[in-house]
Amino acid sequence: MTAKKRHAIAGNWATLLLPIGVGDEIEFAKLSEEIDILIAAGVDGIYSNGTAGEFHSQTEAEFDRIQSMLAERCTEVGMNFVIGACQPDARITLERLRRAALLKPLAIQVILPDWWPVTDQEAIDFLKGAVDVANGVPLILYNPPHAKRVLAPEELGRICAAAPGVIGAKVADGDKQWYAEARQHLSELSLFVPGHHLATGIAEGVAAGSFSNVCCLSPRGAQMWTASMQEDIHAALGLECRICKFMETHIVPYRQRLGYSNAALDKLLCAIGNWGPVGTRLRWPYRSIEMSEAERLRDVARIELSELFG
Ligand SMILES: N[C@@H](CC=O)C(=O)O
Repeated sequence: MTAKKRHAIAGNWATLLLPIGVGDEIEFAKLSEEIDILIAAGVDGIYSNGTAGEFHSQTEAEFDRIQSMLAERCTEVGMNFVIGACQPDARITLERLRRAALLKPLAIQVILPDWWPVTDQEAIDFLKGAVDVANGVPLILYNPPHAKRVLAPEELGRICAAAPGVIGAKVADGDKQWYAEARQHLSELSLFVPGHHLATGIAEGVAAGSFSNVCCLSPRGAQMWTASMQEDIHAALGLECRICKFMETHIVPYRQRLGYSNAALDKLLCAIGNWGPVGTRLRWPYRSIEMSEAERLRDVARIELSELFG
């Protein structure tokens, strides 16, 4: 990955998780407290509206209120922030983008239109339109494994070559072959890999950082772990092995065996970490993992991943 990056964005990014009340409402006072805690944790940046931020379950008024709160707090203290203008409908995305750009985030993340899978040309047309509306704010394409169209590195590189305002991508990584293809086709983009693979992504010379599920578990711990990758990548890879084992053993079965969503898993991680007033509840109609499960796993996490809770 020797080519010059389009943008210097990098590091350990914490997602906003929505505190949801018993009546399915967003608890804005708790959200404000959560933002303060993340700022105090000293993460590299805070972002809104990935899957874990439940962008798919917000009215436009709620979207505006969440983004304004994030922008105001981060701007006050000089914390980097990224807004997710993600929405399956391309028109709603453009409207969210237009309003998000006014808040002057470091970047805005978008997904591809998501119901009928887009062709390459449709993806390019969409991204070019999004870049125009973003009015100079750079874009990050969020292309998770559950997207309707999941792009291989070569496809992603070709599509983003046509939209220079896209400066990064948030993707699931893969095997050695995936990393080789990423080095070949994506060297200009800042790539964000899943939190629990960040040390591998850095060791492979591919990842700029992560929009991180490890940060859901422990914002401070994930920040220290990320910093440690510059000092001792071997030790960081050792911790990554244990993080992956923890995820495989204690977290992923909630999705694979019991059918919970990824957002439910991220909120479980946050409740296990117990660092803020978030809880495990998701917005209707999605099912939430019981808080008692988080309570049961708190000691397990602190024993198996003690470095993250030091
Ligand atoms: N995929 C996640 C990563 C955070 O946990 C997201 O929703 O951004």
